Amino acid sequence: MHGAGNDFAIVDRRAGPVDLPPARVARLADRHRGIGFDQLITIDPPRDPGAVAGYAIFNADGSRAGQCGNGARCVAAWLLREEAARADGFSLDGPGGRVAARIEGEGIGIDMGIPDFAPAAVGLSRPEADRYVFRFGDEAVEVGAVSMGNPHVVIEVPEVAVAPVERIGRVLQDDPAFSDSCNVGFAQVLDVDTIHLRVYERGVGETLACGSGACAAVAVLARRGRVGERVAVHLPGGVLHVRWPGPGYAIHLAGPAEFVFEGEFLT
Ligand SMILES: N[C@@H](CCC[C@H](N)C(=O)O)C(=O)O
Repeated sequence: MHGAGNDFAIVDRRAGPVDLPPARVARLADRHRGIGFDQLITIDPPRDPGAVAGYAIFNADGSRAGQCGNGARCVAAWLLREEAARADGFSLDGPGGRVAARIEGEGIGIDMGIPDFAPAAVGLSRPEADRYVFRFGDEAVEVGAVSMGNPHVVIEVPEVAVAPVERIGRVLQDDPAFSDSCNVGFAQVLDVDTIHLRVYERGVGETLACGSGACAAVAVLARRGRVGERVAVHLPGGVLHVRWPGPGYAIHLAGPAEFVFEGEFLT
């Protein structure tokens, strides 16, 4: 499946366990010798009796993640297709707790929880600030940091098409100030309702779209008064829609969730 090009192998484990050690996930993620995906998402029996199903997130390198907005939307579409869930609203049991989902227009919308700007939530060993400066040699990079259930930093850039996404993404991910690395977003504000975004994901590299990254970018920019409550986030693979009334409120993510093929993996 994919959500705006952020692609997934969805493994349904409700009928029985499927062992997914990191080396196996990384082998399956290989785009030449495996299936190829940004994330493998499992659908699991829920721990929460109020939820239709649980899900777990594995990055392409086999590491685990605490949230994946597009993956959760694809799991919701899967459950809706088999009529296991109600189109007007149901809950999923994600790694960080309950996630509300529903059909919205042509796609799927989910509530992504309250953005948490506390450095401890991001795994960042710095005193809390709106902007953190990282210096690499002569270069200084200013970032905002927020947890969407997974760690994100957001850099506002004048022109995202020419932003040094891989170079800066890698150095920030490896910076010892982050206890568990981070996802790195590069955002260009077009107007209060529209941004362009590229995300260098932890455990993956640059993705065509990142749902939690879209929410993180809107949260960081909205807190600075750079964007409004409803923002269209244009990513290389498509458009995601984010709505955030402001601090203390949950942030909402909507967009496409598409089926591509079904099959059986043999390794
Ligand atoms: N593509 C995702 C985020 C996946 C997890 C991330 N790479 C991490 O390690 O935190 C999304 O749509 O949110």
